[in-house]
Amino acid sequence: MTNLIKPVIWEGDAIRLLNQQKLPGAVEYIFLKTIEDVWDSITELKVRGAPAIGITAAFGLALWAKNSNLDQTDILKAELAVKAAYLNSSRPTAVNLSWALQRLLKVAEEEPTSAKVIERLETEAILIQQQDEETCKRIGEYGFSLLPDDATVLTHCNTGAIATSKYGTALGAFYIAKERGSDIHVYATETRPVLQGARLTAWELQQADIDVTLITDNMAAHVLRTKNVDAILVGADRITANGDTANKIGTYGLAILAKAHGIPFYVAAPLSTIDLETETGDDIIIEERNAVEITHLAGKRIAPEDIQVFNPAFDVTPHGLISGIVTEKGIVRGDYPTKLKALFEEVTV
Ligand SMILES: CSC[C@@H](O)[C@@H](O)C(=O)COP(=O)(O)O
Repeated sequence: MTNLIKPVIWEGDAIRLLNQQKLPGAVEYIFLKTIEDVWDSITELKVRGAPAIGITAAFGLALWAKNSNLDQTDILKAELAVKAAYLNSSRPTAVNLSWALQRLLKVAEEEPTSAKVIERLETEAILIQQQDEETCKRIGEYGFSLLPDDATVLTHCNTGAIATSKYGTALGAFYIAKERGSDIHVYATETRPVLQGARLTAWELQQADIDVTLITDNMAAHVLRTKNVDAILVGADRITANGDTANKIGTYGLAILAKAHGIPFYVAAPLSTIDLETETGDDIIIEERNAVEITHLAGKRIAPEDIQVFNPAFDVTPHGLISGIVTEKGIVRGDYPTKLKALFEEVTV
């Protein structure tokens, strides 16, 4: 797993960001120097994936504070809350974004001077990124433990190194499988409309020399029926207190298909994706994105002018369809309200 690419690199006076829009054609880093650069990059999916968005936003807030020249502590703290709200408005569904920003605001409150606040924001953002690496490694281990030897799995969207600090969540399990010499085979859905599966997962797994086969989204049922798939493993953008899970549009359909075929359906996500403040999936705000993502492919119009479009970026899988939630503290199965809450109270589950 040592060769995995890092999507977000803190340079002290800028964020070096892997531009995921350019993949797989080019591995290109851009430099974000202002808070507006950070907001735009998140909105335009130059960085995407719940943990990576949170990490980028945390560095974005730290960067803004560093450049702010505000030496009056109360003014700096008040302005930080405004800037955090601005960054938080870049995408609504992944809770890691508000989780990371809230964490920064909280530590800022503990510091007595502007200089200390600025310093603390930077160290906390670095810590969030470092902790996510450890977290993802553990999720990968637990995810791998669920798979039979030489497993055939199906995944959706991209939950890899580039969606996190480094190791990925669902894809982390596949990296561990490869590392342990297990002959894993992955079916990756293309993930319309913006093709995170075709552009990113296919590329990431190919780079890691993992046996990956790309399919279109509407081939999933046929693949599950005919290809001896052992499990479906996906990520999450927000898991509510009852276990309902928002993830990339199409995930809910896959969960229904998994049930119809008697195949386990697992969600892999860090605790930073679990939102105990939100009770059920009905309360999750689902981002709706620009119609162009559906009416156009690679910049070329494929649908008639003036067609009505509905473009939700995520859907909610009800907890009853989820066989297990894989976290850095272990695998949770059933009775999600009690067991998810316990994750935040105990050292292990
Ligand atoms: C470890 S990434 C988990 C999720 O964020 C991922 O599955 C997903 O849905 C990403 O959506 P995206 O719109 O590409 O940010």
